[in-house]
Amino acid sequence: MVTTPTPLPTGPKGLPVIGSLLDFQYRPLRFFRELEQRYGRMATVHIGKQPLLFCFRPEHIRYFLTENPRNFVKPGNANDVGLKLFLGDGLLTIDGDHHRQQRRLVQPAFHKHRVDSYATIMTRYAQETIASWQPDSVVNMASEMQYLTLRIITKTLFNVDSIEQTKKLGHAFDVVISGGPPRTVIKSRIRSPFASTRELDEASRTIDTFIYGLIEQRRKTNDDTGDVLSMLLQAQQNEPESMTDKQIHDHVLTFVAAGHETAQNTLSWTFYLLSQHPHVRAKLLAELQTVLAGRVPTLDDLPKLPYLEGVINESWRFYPPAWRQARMALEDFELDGKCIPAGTITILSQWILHNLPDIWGDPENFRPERWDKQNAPSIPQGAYFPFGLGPRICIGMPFAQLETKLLLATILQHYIPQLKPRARIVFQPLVTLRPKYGMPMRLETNNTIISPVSTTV
Ligand code: HEM
Repeated sequence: MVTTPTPLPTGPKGLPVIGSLLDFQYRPLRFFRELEQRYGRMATVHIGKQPLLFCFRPEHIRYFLTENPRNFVKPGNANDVGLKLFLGDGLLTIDGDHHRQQRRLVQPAFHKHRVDSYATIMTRYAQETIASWQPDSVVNMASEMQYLTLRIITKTLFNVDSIEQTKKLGHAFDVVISGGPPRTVIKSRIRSPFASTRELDEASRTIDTFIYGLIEQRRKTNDDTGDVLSMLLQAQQNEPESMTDKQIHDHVLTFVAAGHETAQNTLSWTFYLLSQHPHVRAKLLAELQTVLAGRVPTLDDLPKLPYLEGVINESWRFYPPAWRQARMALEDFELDGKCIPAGTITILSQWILHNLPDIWGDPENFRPERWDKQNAPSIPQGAYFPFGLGPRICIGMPFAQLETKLLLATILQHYIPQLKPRARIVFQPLVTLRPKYGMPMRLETNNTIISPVSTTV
């Protein structure tokens, strides 16, 4: 069917030459919400000459991610933050047949039964973190959670546990991820999407050295530990052309980056939200007390902790770590009666969809009860997508769900982190939604549940 493309939906005019570049780049959270409030279902924004289509309804999310995913690819070099320049050809940034083939290959490493086997590592490392803390001291919860989640991901997926290396890596990721302002969807003449300082080069080198060292070491020992790295090396032996060292490097980098950055933000924001909502906190602590009574949580305990699950789901709704996704159309498509031309880049935003009043009623309230069994089914598909949806749904979702529950339950039984008075909590919407100045929190001892911290399992 040949349909003549219709004009894109209306939107703000923006400034001459640059259009809405400044709003998009420097105050995107407020800008996105203003767009939805002013233009309703859809809006078009211009960044320079590049039009960007914003789609704000759950049925739009379903259209792009679950019903027609093959017509949409990641925008590549024109990506909203140029992620490909950092991650190369990892699963997050490749498309089409290449993506399908690579996803099939690594999927077994993320099957539920395999992920479940990581539970004891997760709680053991959480206990070690707790043991390193002093009651009533102030810690930067964002850094603490970064270190903890990075240790967990490198141990579970690559069987590496070096405290020294993890610290260096954590710093390197910080530099690379927050080292500069997010670039725009316009094709930038700047090669890197991130700050191009000497510090950035050093950080990239640290990460590369770690990853290539990991590959080299495993090859030498020839151990098949059944982890992701073994799986990738095995695939290389079977299909050397499709699994080069560079391809393995990009997968490892993607898993480490995507696997800890999002989880650390989830934990930081959840601790923050709990510190701001004493009623929710009290209800959660009561559930932990009833079910665990100071014990280290296990897999079997998790189904008995529905309020914990509600708190985490609500935290992902309230402050989604992945707050926007972008897609580029391969062919013309029709949406809301409009024919939209191939090449159009669309922005889908969790930050908006998770906050629509007609869907959520009171989106501004942090209310884990909305995830109770009787309430949750009324949420339409597409309204909530912290992990994306469809064939490109986050491969690490079961991992992240398990890790978040176990770490929160373990930590909260010992400490109730309270926001430091006058702390500056400011959003930094980069690849993920980060707290710009960290998350300074005082470690209040949880006196309701007392059990000794054990660092052995
Ligand atoms: C709270 C934690 C997490 C959140 C909120 C999150 C969010 C997301 C989202 C929204 C996507 C889809 C992106 C898109 O389609 O444009 C995604 C994809 C992905 N995530 Fe996660 N993620 C989390 C944890 C993890 C973990 C723990 C890992 C690895 C261990 C991981 C690895 C990946 C990978 C490799 C993809 C690309 C999948 C594909 O395109 O086939 N993520 N994630």
